[in-house]
Amino acid sequence: MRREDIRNSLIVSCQPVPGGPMDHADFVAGFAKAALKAGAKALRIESVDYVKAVRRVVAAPIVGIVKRDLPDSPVRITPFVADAEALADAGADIIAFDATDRSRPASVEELVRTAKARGKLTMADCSSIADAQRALAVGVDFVGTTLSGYVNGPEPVDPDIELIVAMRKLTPYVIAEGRIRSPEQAVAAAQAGAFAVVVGSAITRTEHVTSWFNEAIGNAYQRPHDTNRETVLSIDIGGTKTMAALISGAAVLEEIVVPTERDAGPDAWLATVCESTASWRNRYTRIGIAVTGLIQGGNWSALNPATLLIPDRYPLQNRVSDLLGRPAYAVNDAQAAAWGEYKFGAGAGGDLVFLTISTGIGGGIVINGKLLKGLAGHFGLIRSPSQGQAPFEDQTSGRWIAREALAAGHTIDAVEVFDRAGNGESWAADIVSRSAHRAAMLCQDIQLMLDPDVIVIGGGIGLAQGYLDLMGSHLSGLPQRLAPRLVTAKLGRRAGIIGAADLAGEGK
Ligand SMILES: CC(=O)N[C@H](C=O)[C@@H](O)[C@H](O)[C@H](O)COP(=O)(O)O
Repeated sequence: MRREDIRNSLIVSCQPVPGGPMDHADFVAGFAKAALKAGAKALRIESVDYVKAVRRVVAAPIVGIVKRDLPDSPVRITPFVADAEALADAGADIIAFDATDRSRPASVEELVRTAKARGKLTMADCSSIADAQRALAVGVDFVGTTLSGYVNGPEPVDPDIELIVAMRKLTPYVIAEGRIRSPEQAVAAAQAGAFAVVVGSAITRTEHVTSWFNEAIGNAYQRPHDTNRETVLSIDIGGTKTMAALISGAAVLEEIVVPTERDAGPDAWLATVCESTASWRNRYTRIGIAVTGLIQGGNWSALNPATLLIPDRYPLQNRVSDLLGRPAYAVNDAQAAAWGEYKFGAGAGGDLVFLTISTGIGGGIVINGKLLKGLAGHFGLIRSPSQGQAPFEDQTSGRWIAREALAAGHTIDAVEVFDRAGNGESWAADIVSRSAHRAAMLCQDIQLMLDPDVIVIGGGIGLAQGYLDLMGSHLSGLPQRLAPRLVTAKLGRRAGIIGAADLAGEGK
């Protein structure tokens, strides 16, 4: 086959849950045939036996892998040269393998050489942009986002669209893979520039898909009033992008994202939202708005003008209500996310504090079923006497991480500092560790102040691989009863709009 054969196509990964009732060659072949019949152009198949079984019944391109759990290496996908050879002989057209920078039995270069010697194409399953760079340098044909979010730390919820964009700058041959669960997410991957899109669990892991539905229904039955919820237009205005969605309960019915034109100001931002949601006009009865900055009495003021410059006490709630003709409710974005997590995400029904560690730092507090408003939860602005006069945010956030990297002589962003730390560069690991240490100390202080049942950690830094574990290790000396219980956020980037919609719906 040629690379062009799979351009702009859907690839279905037919990998049943190992050991589950669907883990049988007949089912794998059945999934494969059904996927092709419905328009998929290629398949991703695990194990030599299953590649043989599928090859017998289809002519379409097969991406072949072998998964192994090795005692002495974290590499699971096609670790050995012999695996690559066997997959090629079984009829795979593309040999995929783990291309992460971890201790491994065979080098990426050896695997590429082996596949090419048998006339096969190759796909590097990467966890980061650095993996892709190295793999391309040794001649792989495709790079995939397959392992993003799986090399350490908690598993994220959403697909890594940013990695697709970053890889696309290196090569057109980027395959989007991992956690793509809806047609909308597949579209986002295609629009980010993916050459082809792989979907696995959402199509072929019956147990997973069933449990998603079951959990959702279980939640709905536990909160019967949610089923009668009205549809709310929810808007999240952030420093770089504005998201608008139609929401019912926790279900996002429609969603659009537009860039926030930083210098245009709030009237222009709202005009854009109005325009881009015009076709939804008759579908909602209320409006929720989550914004970066301070909301007091429906008025919006900047707390950090570096994020967005907002005129002091801009009458956000009234302006939106006048523009769209429905009652509106405005709330700080991290407070909205705290409420979203409390109602539909990582909350377990008790008191909850949400801490988002990202470019900046914010948070929200829910005590006795009530969201605290105004300044409550703006943890990034706290100044600790032990750490000089700078606010906590300026000594911990993504912006701080990038500044520290610059001071160490590296002009890179926080994401790359994490990559470098993961690759064993000690100066980078030290910066990440110092940030995680401060975040851990903040959580300890929060625990002593509010004693929440959980502290939910979100944001690009908070959810970055290994960060939560590092926070945990900085707290490991504490007696159990004093230690904060840290959990990862569940709603991802939608926590704010879901929370704001719920608050608006309740008319709070
Ligand atoms: C991390 C890892 O081992 N990924 C594996 C790679 O082949 C498979 O378990 C995934 O199902 C596949 O990547 C497709 O992803 P998703 O099932 O999320 O659509």
